[in-house]
Amino acid sequence: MSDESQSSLNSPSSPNSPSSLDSPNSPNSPNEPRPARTAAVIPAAGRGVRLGPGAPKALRTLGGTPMLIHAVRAMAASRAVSLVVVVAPPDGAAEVKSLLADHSLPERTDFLVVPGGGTRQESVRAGIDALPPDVTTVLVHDAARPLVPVDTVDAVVETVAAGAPAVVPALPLADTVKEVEPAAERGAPEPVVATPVRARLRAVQTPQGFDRDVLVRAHEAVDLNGEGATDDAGMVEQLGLPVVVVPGHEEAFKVTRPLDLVLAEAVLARRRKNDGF
Ligand SMILES: Nc1ccn([C@@H]2O[C@H](COP(=O)(O)OP(=O)(O)OP(=O)(O)O)[C@@H](O)[C@H]2O)c(=O)n1
Ligand SMILES: C[C@](O)(CO)[C@H](O)COP(=O)(O)O
Repeated sequence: MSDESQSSLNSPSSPNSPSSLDSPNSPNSPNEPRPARTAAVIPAAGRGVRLGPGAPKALRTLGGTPMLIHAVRAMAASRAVSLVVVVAPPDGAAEVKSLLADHSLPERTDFLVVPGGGTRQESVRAGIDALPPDVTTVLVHDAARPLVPVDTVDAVVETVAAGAPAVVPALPLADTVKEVEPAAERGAPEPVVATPVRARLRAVQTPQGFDRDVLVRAHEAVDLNGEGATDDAGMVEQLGLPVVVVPGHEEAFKVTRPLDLVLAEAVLARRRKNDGF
């Protein structure tokens, strides 16, 4: 990632300015323990094919505000998060940068925008590559989960701070799950292979929290193996390192299909009513 492809948004005179990204290192010498700094990487470079035709999903609105802005605010709402790295559609970094500039965001938080890649994994990797050296804890949060409550974010951060190398928020499942032999043809009957014990299953959300070095190693290993993973914690599991689950939240659901957008609008309207907007 070239310096030119990174855009920092806050003023260069800010104490936490990502202008420090251009400087070679953190103020600490290599032998000193690094102060913990938590950053959130938000992959937002997806098209949103399952949501149907329209703008890239992260730029579609929810209650009149782009989904991405909701997700950014959700991360910045945590006092622990001092930097948010937004991974924009490959040709949309300028648009995302001006979007962030046009919306009110906490002043104590730094923001960076970098262009993403062709897969979620590549986009997350672009965000990780943009992190300054003093970041020790990384949250990876889907732009497509705009309504995650701050308590969930804080629970993840606290569990990483307590020593867990990788933490995921998750919920028990309402449906029974079947493992099948996937049919080659869409809609064809699929033989059931197994029924996993539902009580042992969890539906995983974001933000997923990581010790920075562990996350970097996981992404490097996946590149080497050439194997895919649908989430970042899965890559840490491939390294043989422990991943723990903390309680997720039903409002942290992923906006994937059109009906999810209806639910998200309803949740937001309820929040605004409760807040007196
Ligand atoms: N090349 C990609 C693909 C996905 N994402 C991001 O990863 C998150 C989770 O992905 P998903 O919900 O699957 O989003 P899309 O890929 O946009 O959806 P679809 O698969 O329906 O196209 C989203 O915030 C999305 O923007 C990304 O940054 N870069
Ligand atoms: C990371 C994730 O949100 C955890 O549930 C999910 O795996 C993303 O999947 P997607 O198909 O990229 O939306």
